[in-house]
Amino acid sequence: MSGLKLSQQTLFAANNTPVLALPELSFLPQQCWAILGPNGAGKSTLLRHISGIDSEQGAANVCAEWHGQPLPSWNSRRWAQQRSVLPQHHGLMAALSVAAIVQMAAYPWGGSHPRLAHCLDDIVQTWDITQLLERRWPTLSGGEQQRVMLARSALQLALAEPSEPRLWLLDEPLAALDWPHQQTVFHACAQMTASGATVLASVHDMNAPFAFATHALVMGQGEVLWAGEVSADGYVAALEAAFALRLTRLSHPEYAHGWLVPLKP
Ligand SMILES: Nc1ncnc2c1ncn2[C@@H]1O[C@H](COP(=O)(O)OP(=O)(O)OP(=O)(O)O)[C@@H](O)[C@H]1O
Repeated sequence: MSGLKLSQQTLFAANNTPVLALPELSFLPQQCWAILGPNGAGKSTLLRHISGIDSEQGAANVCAEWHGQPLPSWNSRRWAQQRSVLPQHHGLMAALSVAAIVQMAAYPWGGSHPRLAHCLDDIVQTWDITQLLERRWPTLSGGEQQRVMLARSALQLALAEPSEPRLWLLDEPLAALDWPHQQTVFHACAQMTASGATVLASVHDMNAPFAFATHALVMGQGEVLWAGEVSADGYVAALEAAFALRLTRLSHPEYAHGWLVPLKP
C-alpha cells in the first residue's frame, strides 16, 4: 500500500487524555489534504503523532504505515529524508541567522547535500526571504518567521529524492501570513503534490482548501466527521456540522467553487 495509512485508533495527548478517535484513513501520493476543525479538535495532535514528535515524548505511538512499512521513529534519518514538518509553534529562542535556520533542512543528510546550493537559491526566492538571510531569528516579525520555517521545511523535501515517497506535514502554514504569501503556500503545496508527494496541512480558512487541496479531513470535537474530495458536496455539510454554523456559497468572479460565507447563528 503506498502513501500513508492510519489504522482505526484513539490518539492521546502527552498527559494520556484521549484526544482524537480516528477511523482508518489513507493519504495517497499526489493527494493534498486540508485538515479542518474547531480549536482543540485534534488537528495538531494528528500531525504530531504522524510526524513522530509525540512518540519521542513518550505518548502513544500512532498505528500507521508509510508505503507499506510501519511508520519510522521520529529520529530515523531515513524518515527525515522523506518527510518534513512545519510545527504550529516554532519554539526557537536562539539568535541564529535566517540562513543558518533554513540550511538546517540538510541535517538529515549530515548537513550537506550536492543540491543544497541550487535548491537553496530557489527556496529563498520562492519564500521571499532574500533580504532576511543575514537577520537574527528573534528580530523577525511573526509572518517573516513563518516564511523562514516554511522555507526550511520546503527545502528539506526539495533535497529528498524525487523518485522516493515524500510527506509534507504542515500545521497551520497560513498562520501569520499576508494574502500574497498565503498564495505562495498554495502554490508550494500544489507543486509538491504534483511532484508525487503526499501533503497534509491544517488550516482554519474554510475557503483555502479550494485553492490548494485535493481532499479535506473535517474534524468535530475529538472525531473525524468527514474525509473526501474538496469538490464533493459533503465538504460543506461537514463544515456546518463541525462548527455548528450555517454556510452559504456565494458566486465568485474568478473561482468556480464560489466562496463560503457563514450566515448569522
Ligand atoms: N499535553 C497536553 N495535556 C493536556 N491536554 C492536551 C495536551 N496537548 C493537547 N491537549 C489537548 O488536546 C486537544 C487537542 O489539541 P490540538 O492541539 O491537537 O488541537 P487543534 O485542533 O490543533 O487546535 P487549534 O485549532 O486550537 O490549534 C485540546 O483540547 C488540547 O487542550
